[in-house]
Amino acid sequence: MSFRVQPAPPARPNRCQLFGPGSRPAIFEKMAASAADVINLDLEDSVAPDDKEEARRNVIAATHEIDWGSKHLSVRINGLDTPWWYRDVVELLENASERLDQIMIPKVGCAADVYAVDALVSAVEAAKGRKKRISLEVIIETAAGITHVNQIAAASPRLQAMSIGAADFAASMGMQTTGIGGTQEGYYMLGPKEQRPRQLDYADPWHWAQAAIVAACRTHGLLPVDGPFGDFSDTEGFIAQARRSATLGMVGKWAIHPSQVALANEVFTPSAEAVAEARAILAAMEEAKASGAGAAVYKGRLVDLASIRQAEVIVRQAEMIGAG
Ligand SMILES: CC(=O)SCCNC(=O)CCNC(=O)[C@H](O)C(C)(C)COP(=O)(O)OP(=O)(O)OC[C@H]1O[C@@H](n2cnc3c(N)ncnc32)[C@H](O)[C@@H]1OP(=O)(O)O
Ligand SMILES: O=CC(=O)O
Ligand SMILES: [Mg+2]
Repeated sequence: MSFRVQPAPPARPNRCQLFGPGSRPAIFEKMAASAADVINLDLEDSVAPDDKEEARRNVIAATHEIDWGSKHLSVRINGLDTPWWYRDVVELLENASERLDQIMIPKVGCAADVYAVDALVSAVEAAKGRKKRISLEVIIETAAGITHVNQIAAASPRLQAMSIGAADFAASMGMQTTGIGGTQEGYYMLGPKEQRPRQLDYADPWHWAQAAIVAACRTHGLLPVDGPFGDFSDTEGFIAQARRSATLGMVGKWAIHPSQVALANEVFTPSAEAVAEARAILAAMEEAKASGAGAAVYKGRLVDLASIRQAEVIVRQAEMIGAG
């Protein structure tokens, strides 16, 4: 353990980030009425090049006209390798209402990408006298992004969250797949050569990058988030992917279709049983401490001071969401 205390991430629910193209304003009210904690209005890859400017105008209007309730309202700007991103930032911050909370930067490849957006955001905020300090979130979805993930996580005090973007990540890494997240048919282990029939087990090709993102986020006090799962007809596949992410330490997952919102909320809300178990472990440790012991037996297994920290993760999550 370092003498440096690990910073806490922002204390707000981030179980589901619902995306919608900025060029499709007809769904904005539906997004606002959804149960997602975070809304991502998109100016990037779900918007065709010819629609970029109109999408920007739609999104700005939506910050004024739609009641987003208590949702965290984020807009995904275009990547820094495009001609659109600077006007996305400038026009948003000059014209969007104070309801705008956050800007999402896609395809971040190095800390300087975040610095550049931070500098522009800071200048426009000051020039326009905006009261709310806009926060940033980034997508790790390139080989460069995952290589520099730790520096990116430390790049700006405005940063609150980091997502993995499975589609662009796969493309950038040269992965042989067109699937967006989830099980990939080519990524499997076989049982030993002698085994008949040989057992086939699918492995998770996103796992290593997710683990790197979780570690970078936890080091720097950000929220690690699992990105899109493209096959929205595969409910079981979505849940399995989300459960793996939650088990790894991620706090939420994107929804690219409204049917995925309830699934993400369910997986990333600690169950009543998990909260009860965590509280029971805390109680068992209180008893152990009162009798001078640092370790105890709970339901036939070891619990010690580290178990308190583990149980507190679940209780804190539940309390923040109002589920415990
Ligand atoms: C790789 C990446 O970058 S992912 C992030 C960027 N991608 C996106 O933002 C895409 C977001 N999703 C979408 O655009 C759409 O959901 C699509 C294109 C996938 C499917 O759209 P549709 O064909 O309209 O879906 P479908 O017919 O199943 O919609 C059912 C209902 O949900 C509504 N709906 C569709 N998408 C959304 C959404 N994102 N948010 C809220 N409501 C939505 C529809 O308007 C429809 O409403 P209705 O029942 O009142 O008519
Ligand atoms: O932007 C998201 C992705 O998967 O790519
Ligand atoms: Mg992408």
